[in-house]
Amino acid sequence: MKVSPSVLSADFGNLARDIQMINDSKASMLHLDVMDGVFVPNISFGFPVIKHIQALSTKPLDVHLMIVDPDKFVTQVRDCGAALMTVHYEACTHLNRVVQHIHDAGMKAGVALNPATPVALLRDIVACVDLVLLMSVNPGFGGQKFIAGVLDKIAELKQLMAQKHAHALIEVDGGVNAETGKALAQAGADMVVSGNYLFKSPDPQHAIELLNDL
Ligand SMILES: O=C(CO)[C@@H](O)[C@H](O)COP(=O)(O)O
Repeated sequence: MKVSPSVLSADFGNLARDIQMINDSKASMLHLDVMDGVFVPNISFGFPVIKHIQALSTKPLDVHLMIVDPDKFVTQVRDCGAALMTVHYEACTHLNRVVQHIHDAGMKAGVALNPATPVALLRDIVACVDLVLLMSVNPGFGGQKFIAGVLDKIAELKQLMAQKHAHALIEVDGGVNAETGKALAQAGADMVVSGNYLFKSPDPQHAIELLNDL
């Protein structure tokens, strides 16, 4: 299982220390949640902070935009050195165009679904993206309870991907710990985002390793 630790749960007063800890861990990517206070009821951090993190990180950046109109920011996300830019299905009027712009900018493209958004809506985009991010909490905050309905959504997504000959990675985000991570691994998730469980652990690198070994 690939692991993408969520910086939202890091200690912002000791960010360099926490990024170094992730550099020295078995994490595959570094997950960065950008929030606008409109699409989600919270505001996190923006591009200057991501640039600073990019300078410190040896892991590829997995940037998750929880904002309306993400198309406006493709160039800025690219200029932050992101490897993967994920936008919400619910936030894009012209999703196919946004995905094209992300690819034209040289990044991998991901599409995210909120817990109440059905997988079937991805029918005409799933073959065009590199990753599908299934939210297992309502986005906006770390430390929320895992919504187990995502397990059925993984099965539906796998079926849809087979029909469409799609090869996107399946990433799940929200409330992921050793127990929910195990259920996600059994359901067929390829990558998990984890925040509170990892950063509040007495040994975050070991916690990353536990998820990685699932
Ligand atoms: O996108 C989000 C929350 O909106 C997540 O990336 C969280 O940051 C994950 O944190 P935990 O639920 O694992 O604490």
